[in-house]
Amino acid sequence: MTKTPGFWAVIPAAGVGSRMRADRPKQYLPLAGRTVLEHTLDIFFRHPRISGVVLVISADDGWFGDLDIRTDKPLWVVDGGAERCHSVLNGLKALMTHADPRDWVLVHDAARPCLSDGDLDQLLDTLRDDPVGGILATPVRDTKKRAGPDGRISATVDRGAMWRAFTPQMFRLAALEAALERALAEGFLVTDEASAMEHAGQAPLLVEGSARNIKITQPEDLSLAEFYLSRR
Ligand SMILES: Nc1ccn([C@@H]2O[C@H](COP(=O)(O)OP(=O)(O)OP(=O)(O)O)[C@@H](O)[C@H]2O)c(=O)n1
Ligand SMILES: C[C@](O)(CO)[C@H](O)COP(=O)(O)O
Repeated sequence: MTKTPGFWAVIPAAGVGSRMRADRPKQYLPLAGRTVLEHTLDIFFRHPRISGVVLVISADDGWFGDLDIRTDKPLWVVDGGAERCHSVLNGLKALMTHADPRDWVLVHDAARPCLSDGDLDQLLDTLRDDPVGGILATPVRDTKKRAGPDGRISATVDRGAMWRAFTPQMFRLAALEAALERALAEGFLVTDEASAMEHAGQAPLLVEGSARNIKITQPEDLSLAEFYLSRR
């Protein structure tokens, strides 16, 4: 009998949030009565198709212990690394000791608390039989300009096939771990998991999701996230 694959979440939450210019890492900032991280974790703790969670936090994180984290799912907490890609690889390596290599892993930024259940289901349903995996994304809707060294427009970029990559990014666990390990070994500090799979010669699928799945990066993003969560 074919084993039903698990769907595991890896949540990179080991950043310092420098662009946020806050008094703490942005994943620990207050949002809609909780913290950013608690909202993001709850998405996966509550979702019936998610098997468990690997949370990646800074080795000198001084904030996680104060959170009210409750789940009946497996939750493993591991140390992050210098860059997001290193943190993700640490999470994947930890998951490899618990899950089947053929299981699916969904890597989702702690800084994206507005992911909807509908988008998560759309990703799971679209990719569950896909030979490669893929990512939530949304088409670019603004005209894109390339900046010259003088700060003036040097070109207008055709936006016809341009998409904004979001997370979760969903791939088979062993395949992603190997691709990310290889990309880093070859000096590619990839900014997302799809880049590592592309570097390995794969073509991940783009799964259209809501533009509300924002990454909290700059101060104004927090009030936008508050608005989106209030209208879930
Ligand atoms: N070494 C790192 C860097 C980032 N992240 C995580 O990756 C996600 C997306 O990264 P980003 O938005 O760049 O977060 P920061 O690196 O914290 O932000 P900044 O670049 O402004 O410092 C965040 O949830 C962040 O916590 C991580 O786990 N480990
Ligand atoms: C993974 C990601 O959120 C996809 O858009 C993005 O690449 C993260 O970039 P960051 O510079 O680490 O925020």
